Amino acid sequence: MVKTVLKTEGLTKHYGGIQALVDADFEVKEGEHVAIVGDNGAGKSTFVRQITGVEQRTAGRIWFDGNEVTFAGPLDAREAGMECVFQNLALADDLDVPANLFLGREKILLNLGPFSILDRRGMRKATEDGLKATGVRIPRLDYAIRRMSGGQRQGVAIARSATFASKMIIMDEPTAALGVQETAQVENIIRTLKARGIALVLISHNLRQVFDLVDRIVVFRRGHIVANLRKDETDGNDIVAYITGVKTQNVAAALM
Ligand SMILES: Nc1ncnc2c1ncn2[C@@H]1O[C@H](COP(=O)(O)OP(=O)(O)OP(=O)(O)O)[C@@H](O)[C@H]1O
Repeated sequence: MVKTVLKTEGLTKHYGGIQALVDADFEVKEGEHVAIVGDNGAGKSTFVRQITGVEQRTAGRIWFDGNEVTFAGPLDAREAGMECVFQNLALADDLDVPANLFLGREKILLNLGPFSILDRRGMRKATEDGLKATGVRIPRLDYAIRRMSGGQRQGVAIARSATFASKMIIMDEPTAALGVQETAQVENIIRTLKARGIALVLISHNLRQVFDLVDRIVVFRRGHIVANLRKDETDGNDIVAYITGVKTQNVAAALM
């Protein structure tokens, strides 16, 4: 039986009187690629912030890799094997590519209390390997991030996640700001993750991309999960109907 890597039950988040996320039951199997789609304000990013520990939930339970979890923050989630690429990339502009890849988990050559010597060679080699494994092409590793294009920056952020994720990656709109070629590069990285058996939760407004890349599509509307469908049992019209709420269907039936 395929193991479940992420599961939520009754996940709920209120901001004051706003019910941004209501009673979300969600599951990702090992190696499975799942898309979350929905209109602006549907609750997609709120959902991601609760499972990665960026915020603390109002109610509900979360299991990751077999354990019930409450991550105190994204670092906690990272340590458990869950990486996240957020809409606003958390890269350090003044640092080069290896320093960004290892931000917060630098390889130490010699630890002298408050002073330590970084293993720059080791980090550079691991960076080269990480980029190669994910198919990300960055012309100069020693360039500061600020000198790179949007696509290259996104490549670094995704390569970082792909290098360290052992179980699952969450990508929130990874190609929203990218051109055609850069989007294709990110999509190729996603395919390498599939081949490596790493589970993915992809938030995207791009239905072409969703149908190209994932196994299953979960639709959020007004804070609720309104559909959960295998890609091969649905189509674009169906998904748009769920997103907009023009068509209603028994969600329980859709979950079968
Ligand atoms: N920190 C917050 N304080 C108050 N309301 C919030 C907060 N964050 C989100 N919301 C509200 O919660 C709802 C869900 O927002 P969320 O950002 O999760 O939607 P989304 O599906 O990710 O949308 P988008 O596609 O635009 O990113 C919206 O009504 C939003 O205004």
